[in-house]
Amino acid sequence: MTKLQVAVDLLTTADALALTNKVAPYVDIIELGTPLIKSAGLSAISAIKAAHPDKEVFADLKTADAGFLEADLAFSAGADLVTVLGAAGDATIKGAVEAGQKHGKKVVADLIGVENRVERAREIAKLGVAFVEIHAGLDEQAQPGYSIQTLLDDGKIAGVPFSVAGGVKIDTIKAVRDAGADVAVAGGAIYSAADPAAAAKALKDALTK
Ligand SMILES: O=C([C@H](O)CO)[C@H](O)[C@H](O)COP(=O)(O)O
Repeated sequence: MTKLQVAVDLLTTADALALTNKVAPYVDIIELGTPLIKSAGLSAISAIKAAHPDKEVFADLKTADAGFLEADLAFSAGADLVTVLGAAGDATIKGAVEAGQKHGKKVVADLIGVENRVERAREIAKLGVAFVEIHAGLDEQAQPGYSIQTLLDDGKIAGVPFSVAGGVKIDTIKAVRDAGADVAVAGGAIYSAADPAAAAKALKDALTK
């Protein structure tokens, strides 16, 4: 079954906790977005894990270098999954994977900005990551003509475990599931909703019904 991941792209631990306390019952994975980690630091990871010990906590580090060191820091702070950039060198990805092995935790390779996502996804899948994230970031989503369909097509073709992030919404989440994604990531569709709990519940229901 496709898991639901909430991407918390807020800037303070207090705001993040206020959101996750509302939406946790409906999500499988809680992601601390890159801006949150940069703003609040590793202590935000520890705070979210302490508040939600039953959830998988995902630290969106988007590591570009020093793969072992950065992943080790986030796992030590309480993360269950961390991201490394798919555009990074293989040595960086392997370093993050080694840190995951040390802690018994998982690494996800984020394909944001990668031109040939299918080819790189297949290469990275051999490096020991749990899955790849087929991802169009906020800036790419803002470009005219952006469509999530390109992500779904690449995920289907790649034939490796994958998540999808890039403006997943209530009207697209079933297509994400039907494309075979292991995880659907929703940020703005939840944290910008007037009622985040209701939005998260609707997304979860759409995945399961
Ligand atoms: O990873 C993300 C982005 O790079 C900002 O940190 C987002 O969390 C990801 O794109 C999911 O958010 P939405 O696109 O708003 O669903």
